[in-house]
Amino acid sequence: MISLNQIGKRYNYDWIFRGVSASFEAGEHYAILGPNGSGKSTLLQVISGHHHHNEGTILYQLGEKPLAQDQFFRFSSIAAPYQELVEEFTLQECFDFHQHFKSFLPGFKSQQIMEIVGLQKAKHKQIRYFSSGMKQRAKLALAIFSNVPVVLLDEPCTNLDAAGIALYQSLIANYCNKRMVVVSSNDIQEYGFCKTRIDITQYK
Ligand SMILES: Nc1ncnc2c1ncn2[C@@H]1O[C@H](COP(=O)(O)OP(=O)(O)OP(=O)(O)O)[C@@H](O)[C@H]1O
Repeated sequence: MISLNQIGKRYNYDWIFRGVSASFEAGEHYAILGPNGSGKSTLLQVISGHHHHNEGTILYQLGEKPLAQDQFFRFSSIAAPYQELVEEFTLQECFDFHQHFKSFLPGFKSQQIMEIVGLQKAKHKQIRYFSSGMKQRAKLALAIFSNVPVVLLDEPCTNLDAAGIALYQSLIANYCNKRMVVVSSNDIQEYGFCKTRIDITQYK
């Protein structure tokens, strides 16, 4: 469970959002919504621990026990446009490297995941030669197939074609049912499955 209490974030003198209070519960799906530049990505990065907030508190809880903020990354995965894959790696090497830090969902091997996301033919291709949509499929695969209770997704259908968007929706339906998912988005195709929606423009 993640609890935000009166969270605020500013860059220099500009407050991006203030007074965000929300609870994110295990197994539930949440969307952070708002127009371009409104602070959706920033809030997701504050939740993930990649950015510090300037006021308020965030509490992470694992079952009944509090979880230290600097340990949250062990229990979450993220796919985001600003996240970079190691371009020199082949897809196989990328998946192998990832598993040094996070294992895949029980029973899943790299080969099977590559097939599910339609990248099996690119197994030995260096990431630098991937198209933008192929990179996005790889990022989604790494985030969604990581064996973690929290999946964070920032604009998850960036660069995906219609088949890629359908794939994303099937990955969510098949593999994220019982996990907490937080999606930062302004596209209904990305967040349609999220019951709880947070409008970031309320916190200006
Ligand atoms: N490192 C930074 N320094 C200063 N301002 C920043 C920085 N990063 C983001 N901002 C500003 O914070 C605001 C929110 O940006 P953010 O990327 O969170 O928006 P967003 O809602 O995700 O937008 P989009 O839909 O375009 O992705 C913007 O005004 C942006 O210019």
